[in-house]
Amino acid sequence: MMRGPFISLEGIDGAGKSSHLAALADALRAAGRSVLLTREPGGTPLAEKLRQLLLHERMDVLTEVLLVFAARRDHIVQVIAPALARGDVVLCDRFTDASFAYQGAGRGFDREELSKLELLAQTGIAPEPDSMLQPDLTLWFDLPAELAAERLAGVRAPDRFETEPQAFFARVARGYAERAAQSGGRMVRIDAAQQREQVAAQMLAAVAARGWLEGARGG
Ligand SMILES: Nc1ncnc2c1ncn2[C@@H]1O[C@H](COP(=O)(O)OP(=O)(O)OP(=O)(O)O)[C@@H](O)[C@H]1O
Ligand SMILES: Cc1cn([C@H]2C[C@H](O)[C@@H](COP(=O)(O)O)O2)c(=O)[nH]c1=O
Repeated sequence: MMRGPFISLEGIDGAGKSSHLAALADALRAAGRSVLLTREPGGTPLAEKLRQLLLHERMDVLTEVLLVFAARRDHIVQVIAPALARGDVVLCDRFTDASFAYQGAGRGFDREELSKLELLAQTGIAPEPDSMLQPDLTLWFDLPAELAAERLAGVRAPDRFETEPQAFFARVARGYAERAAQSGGRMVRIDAAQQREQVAAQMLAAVAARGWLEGARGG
């Protein structure tokens, strides 16, 4: 069986990823595909425990980096790789681009060290142990930090990341832009400042362009 497509959604907090995930899953299911919806940090019992620590406990940046990649490794081994091997579409709310944007650009953690951890955590996985697992497509919801702050104001109690100042999110947004420029077309920019309907249309167009919304039943 052919490996399923791996799609991640990225962007600063409040960019609108979660608002559009369900519609994308519905569109893929309507095309006859099995869809696994998951998120990072999280997606397994162990990684969800690490998520709670990451979102609510104070820690230094190296500890944060190590926990993010530990959660990711468990998530890949337990959930993502088996789903892809079954031929499912994996829709993941954040993946490694978030580590480069938040820990790298946001907190100033060394990008070369992040690249080493990326290689370590994302290789050695059957059926292709020698290649590094990466999303096939990343939908990058690009929104200026001030607009994201306006959208999030009063919506929910902020977690440890969401209490960071706007300057932090401006750095994170630039980190995503840099990562996108180096992604060789894997990351597709979605103008998240537009109205919901237009954001959804951009997202579906990017997925349709890969042929993943064409009927999968009986194909
Ligand atoms: N295009 C849009 N226009 C206006 N408001 C929007 C738009 N998209 C989402 N919102 C609103 O912005 C807020 C943040 O959206 P959402 O929770 O989807 O962002 P997110 O990227 O998933 O954030 P986080 O990563 O922090 O969970 C929500 O209140 C949502 O209803
Ligand atoms: C994967 C990943 C996530 N983060 C941060 C980014 C967000 O602030 C939180 C997750 O919260 P969300 O409501 O699910 O968006 O975690 C990070 O800093 N590094 C990462 O690799």
